[in-house]
Amino acid sequence: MKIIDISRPFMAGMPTWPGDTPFHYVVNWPKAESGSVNVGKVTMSIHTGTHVDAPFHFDDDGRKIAELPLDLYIGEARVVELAGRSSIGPEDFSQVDLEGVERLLLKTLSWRDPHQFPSTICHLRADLPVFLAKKGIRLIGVDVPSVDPLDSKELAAHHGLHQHDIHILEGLLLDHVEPGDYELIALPLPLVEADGSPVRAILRGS
Ligand SMILES: N[C@@H](CC(=O)c1ccccc1NC=O)C(=O)O
Ligand SMILES: [Zn+2]
Ligand SMILES: [Zn+2]
Repeated sequence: MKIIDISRPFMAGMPTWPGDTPFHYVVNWPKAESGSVNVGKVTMSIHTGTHVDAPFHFDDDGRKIAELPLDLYIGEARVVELAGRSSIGPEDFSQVDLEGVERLLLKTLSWRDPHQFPSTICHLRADLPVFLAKKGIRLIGVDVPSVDPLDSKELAAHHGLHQHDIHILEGLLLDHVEPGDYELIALPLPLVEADGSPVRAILRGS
């Protein structure tokens, strides 16, 4: 079985939301000092690189990341390419088969330079969540930092997806992935109080 890594590398200088905590790793207690080991420390925003959102991210009463069922993040997933669009709604799926799909990963190719935070991205329109829910989708993954426009404060797509019990995986790297069916593994860390978690997202296929 081939493993395809669809995670963005965590490293100094990686793109983050404007004004948000930059990613920082430091060997906080070097071997020379501790006498036996290098001990690292990481500082970062939860919404950096490839990560999942918990409902608590946009709803004070929403569930935290460690409360979400793990089976959302492991299992069959379909990668669909919908590139060259500024937004995606139900009409964009007229030629797309979503039969039996629970995990849908959208390859929008709208985050062109991986070294910079994008200025605009392809977002999900407000009428998409109900359409996806009727198809049986439980997890949506995107290759951009958000399912909403970057300047959105209402977060219509985040709230709409949540209302329809569709969970959100953001910041995937799908440029090198052929559309089709795979097994997805993208497990969040058990961060008990958190609004989301970074994930190592992979696809397994033949
Ligand atoms: N909803 C976005 C995050 C987001 O909107 C955000 C993340 C960090 C700092 C500010 C943000 N939004 C500001 O308006 C996400 O889920 O990744
Ligand atoms: Zn997020
Ligand atoms: Zn989000």
